[in-house]
Amino acid sequence: MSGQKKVIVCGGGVIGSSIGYYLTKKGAAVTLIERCEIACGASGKAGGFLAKDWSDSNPSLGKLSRKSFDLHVELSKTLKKDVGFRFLDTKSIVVSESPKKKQDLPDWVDGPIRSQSDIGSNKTTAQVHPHLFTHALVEAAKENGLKVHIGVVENIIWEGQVAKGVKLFGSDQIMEADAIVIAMGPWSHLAHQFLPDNVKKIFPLNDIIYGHKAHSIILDPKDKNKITAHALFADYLKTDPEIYPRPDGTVYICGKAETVELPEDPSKIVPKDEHCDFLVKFAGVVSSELLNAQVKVKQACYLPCSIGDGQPMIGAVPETKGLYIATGHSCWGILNAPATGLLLSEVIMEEKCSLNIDAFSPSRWVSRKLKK
Ligand SMILES: Cc1cc2nc3c(=O)[nH]c(=O)nc-3n(C[C@H](O)[C@H](O)[C@H](O)COP(=O)(O)OP(=O)(O)OC[C@H]3O[C@@H](n4cnc5c(N)ncnc54)[C@H](O)[C@@H]3O)c2cc1C
Repeated sequence: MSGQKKVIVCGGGVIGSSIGYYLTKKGAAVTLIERCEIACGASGKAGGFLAKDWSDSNPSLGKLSRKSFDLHVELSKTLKKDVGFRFLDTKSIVVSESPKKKQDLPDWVDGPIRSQSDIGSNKTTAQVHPHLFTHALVEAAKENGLKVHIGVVENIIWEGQVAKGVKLFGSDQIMEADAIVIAMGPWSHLAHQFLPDNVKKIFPLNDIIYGHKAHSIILDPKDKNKITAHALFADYLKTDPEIYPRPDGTVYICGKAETVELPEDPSKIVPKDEHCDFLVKFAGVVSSELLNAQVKVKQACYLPCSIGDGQPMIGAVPETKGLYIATGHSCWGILNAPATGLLLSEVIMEEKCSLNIDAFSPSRWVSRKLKK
């Protein structure tokens, strides 16, 4: 179709896939370039917990999260593939060595819990399966013409300050575009080298975005029917692991975060055994149903974080035309992906936005002194 806007989205995590999904719905011709495979990073290894109102203390983020939560509910009905969506009750628990007192907890949570409180209801907290969700977005977008290209973005081609295309490693061919989106999660800092020199000077992307490593395990309990739809946020031995039982009967547990160097190649990320073993032990302390569960997966991935206010970066790259970025969603990227995708697609296709996203503008870092 002539006159169709050509957009290249760099990065096939949940953010890039969501952007691709909404752009294709608005009629753009989108190519999604992914280095390894769709959802190979945090987007395939996250918990997938969704909270409608937990960010309300920050008005801008609160509005983004509420919108995104509602979009998740809508997508769970409209996407053709099952994305593991369900509403959950959510509790915080303090796990201790002290003897168990009777607590208002589901039967399977029978370990030494010193205290508990309700922190989310099955109206305001929910979950998706992040890997299934990201793939479902891509599959739906393919029906609207999305093309997925496996390759490594090496550079952006410029005419002055206007982004004109993308060059991939190992190819001389330039992929031309009317707009380009960087959605490379924690690897988005590498896009600093793609910027024109004058932009590099005022917008030090390489120092703004960084990765924070976290571990997770997936357990397969014998008696799946006993595990109810309760998410648990724990306080255990000065750590704060989280437990998310999934609709398929498996139980996802994450925690043990640390700031360590991010390998350039996502396939080179390896979990630390001691951190995964800690999560296995924690599961057995919290629940006798989880004590002898089969450990199906031990894994690690990196949260995409931003320095300063720690909020996402969504919008046009300063002093450029045709280049956009969406990253830095930290521990709420699965939740906030649909709204990020929808709103950025509005900016790119309609030059307007149904929610004010100025608070997430990349320009808030321009010429600022950066402190980690
Ligand atoms: C343990 C853990 C649990 C979490 N739990 C939750 C949760 O319960 N709820 C929630 O909302 N969020 C959660 N998150 C956060 C969420 O997972 C992230 O915010 C989100 O996945 C980030 O998505 P992304 O698309 O920005 O990045 P990523 O998923 O990292 O995707 C970036 C993609 O870019 C690709 N890429 C990199 N470089 C290039 C290149 N040069 N060319 C082409 N492609 C490239 C990578 O291969 C990767 O696929 C969790 C995170 C972790 C680590």
